[in-house]
Amino acid sequence: MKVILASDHAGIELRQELVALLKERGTEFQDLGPQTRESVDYPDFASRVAQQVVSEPGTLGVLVCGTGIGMSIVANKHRGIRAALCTSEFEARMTRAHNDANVLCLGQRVVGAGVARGILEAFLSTAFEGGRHEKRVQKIRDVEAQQR
Ligand SMILES: O=C(CO)[C@H](O)[C@H](O)[C@H](O)COP(=O)(O)O
Repeated sequence: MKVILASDHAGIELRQELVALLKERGTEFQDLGPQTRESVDYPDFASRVAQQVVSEPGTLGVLVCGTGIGMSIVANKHRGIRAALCTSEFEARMTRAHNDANVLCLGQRVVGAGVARGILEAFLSTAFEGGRHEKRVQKIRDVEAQQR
């Protein structure tokens, strides 16, 4: 499993915390920045992660901004991305198990580091259940296919 991460300026500290967790668990990752606290625009970083996740099937994305909302809005504009904004481990488990989410969005101004670590751990350690959920995820793809 490989994880692609990025944040905006409002998510740097939490992103660094999540990078530490990935190192501890020996998970391969690529950190797309930013490296400085200069104000940046979340759509740029959300799109970089989304494009990479789409181009490398099986990879998972992690995006952090102040609320996680802007990142999730942008990521979900990309075909093939199912981005989930999570504030709890339960949501993270469910969105992997039922939605086959491939991008996790978090808000540094919303969740603390300990909660965020638990959310990421749940996201990475839960597999898509398939079964009845497969046809529902296929319907998401069908909706995407109807868009220009
Ligand atoms: O979701 C967001 C925007 O919809 C994020 O929280 C951004 O990080 C936030 O807007 C950044 O705000 P700032 O006042 O420019 O730090």
